[in-house]
Amino acid sequence: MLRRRLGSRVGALEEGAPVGCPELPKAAAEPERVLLRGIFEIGRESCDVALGERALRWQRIRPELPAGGARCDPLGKEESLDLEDIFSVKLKRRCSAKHPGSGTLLGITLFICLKEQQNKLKDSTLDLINFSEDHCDIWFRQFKRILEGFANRPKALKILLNPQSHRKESVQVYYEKVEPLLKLAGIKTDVTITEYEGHALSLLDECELRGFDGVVCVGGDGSASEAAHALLLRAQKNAGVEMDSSPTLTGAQLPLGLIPAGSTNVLAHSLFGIPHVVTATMHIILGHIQSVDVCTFSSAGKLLRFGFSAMFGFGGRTLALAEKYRWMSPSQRRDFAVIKALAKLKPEDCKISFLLAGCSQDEQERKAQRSPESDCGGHWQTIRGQFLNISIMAIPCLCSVAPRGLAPDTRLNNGSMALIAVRNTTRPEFVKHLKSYSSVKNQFNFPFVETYTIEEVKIHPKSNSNGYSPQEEGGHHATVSENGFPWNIDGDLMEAASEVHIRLHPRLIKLYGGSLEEMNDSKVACNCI
Ligand SMILES: Nc1ncnc2c1ncn2[C@@H]1O[C@H](COP(=O)(O)OP(=O)(O)OP(=O)(O)O)[C@@H](O)[C@H]1O
Repeated sequence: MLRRRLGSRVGALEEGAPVGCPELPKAAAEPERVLLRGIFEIGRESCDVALGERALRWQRIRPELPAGGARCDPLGKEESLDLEDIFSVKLKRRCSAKHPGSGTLLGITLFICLKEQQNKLKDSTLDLINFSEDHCDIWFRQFKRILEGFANRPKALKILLNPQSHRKESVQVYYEKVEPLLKLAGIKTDVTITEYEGHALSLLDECELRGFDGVVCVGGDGSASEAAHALLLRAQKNAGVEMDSSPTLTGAQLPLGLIPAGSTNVLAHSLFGIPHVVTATMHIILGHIQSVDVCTFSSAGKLLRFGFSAMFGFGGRTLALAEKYRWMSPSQRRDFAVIKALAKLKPEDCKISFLLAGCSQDEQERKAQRSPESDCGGHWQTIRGQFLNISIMAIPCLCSVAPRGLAPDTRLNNGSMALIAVRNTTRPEFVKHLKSYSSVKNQFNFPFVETYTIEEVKIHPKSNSNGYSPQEEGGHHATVSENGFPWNIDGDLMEAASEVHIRLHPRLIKLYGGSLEEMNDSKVACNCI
């Protein structure tokens, strides 16, 4: 991937010599075949340019020599651009008002992806100036051939746009920032603006997806999770999988792209390391695909939904409250709901049974000892008691208030989930624990917080008779009834009256996004408490 400053990664290019690959260890470095070689002006300097199979490399030419002729500047550094960072190529012509598109040829423009700080990607251009039509035509066709060779890159996308996300800016975000880049990359699009809650689900259930290479959803976590749920349901239906009985599920056929335009964007943040629209778009254009773990949430043997993370207790109640105050701005609503849920903080009496992931017997025993109420039965363990909050996360759940994630040790596809169980404590201690998410370490270093790495979990709340009151906490919401407990599944409010069974399905869905570099360790202030 190209850094903001081009090149400086390889030594001087010797004329006629094969170009070595600088990134591979010497033994493994195979000489790179040079496909084309020629002279272009780059950044107002005449350069000797070599197009290899993996990279474009160039070096400034010293213009005059006393003995005549020109040669590569021995002091000039070679610069390079990985071919996989090019996403479009066009012939560059002088603007002609009379005959647009047919002005004097100036050269070739490469549209490229630059990598900036903190996993951010940015689009940019590199001009190769040469006035010769024949010369440019040969290079232009070669670049086109190279671009056609990237098999993972999408050629047609189904776009789902939620006009209600966050402050209703997603339509503008898409047409101003995303669509121009997709067009430039030659990607065909078919856009549906969703008209009601659940529209994406019903659309993806029945629409023709042949001819598309991926589905892209522009919105927040609710929209992204709904699209993932819909694609996975469709895959099971197509494969004839019995959802309620089969533990082995089929992966979604098409990759899903996420353009973050919601209030929280935890999924996009976890995927790209940053909830940044152009970064998300560049990952889609370049065809960066990752397989990501997914959970199924079932109750009484019936699938509630597919999802990536969930909260029960404080997290569920806060969302139920936030839904009640939808007329407020997203940040006001979130802060207000947190404060109100804290004011009414109360524990849930629960039994939690879970299957530890790839844990040695020693570790299981150590964990069992730490929690006096646990009992170990094979790999299944059970803990009981009063819990203020229970989180289950298959992805790291990065967000502005938890820059390292609500589950910092979980990866997108490590085949396990984090179970974080917060037992009853005083309100000030609970707040201290919530605030610790904004720091970089010791988030879970509290005697009332237990963390487990698991594959499966059953959460069984005891009777609802004197605990949760739906009237107080958004009971008008269609999904929360008298006897249901509120769950926050990927930012969507769900109701479950009885035990919820959560099972991890490794790498069940493909999402557009690259692998992340080390996260920036800077402290971010928590703005909601
Ligand atoms: N036209 C629409 N009117 C009302 N609701 C819609 C419409 N289109 C989609 N939805 C629903 O809106 C819900 C929430 O949207 P989304 O997650 O995109 O935004 P958000 O709530 O602002 O962001 P976040 O979930 O990140 O906090 C989704 O579950 C989706 O089903």
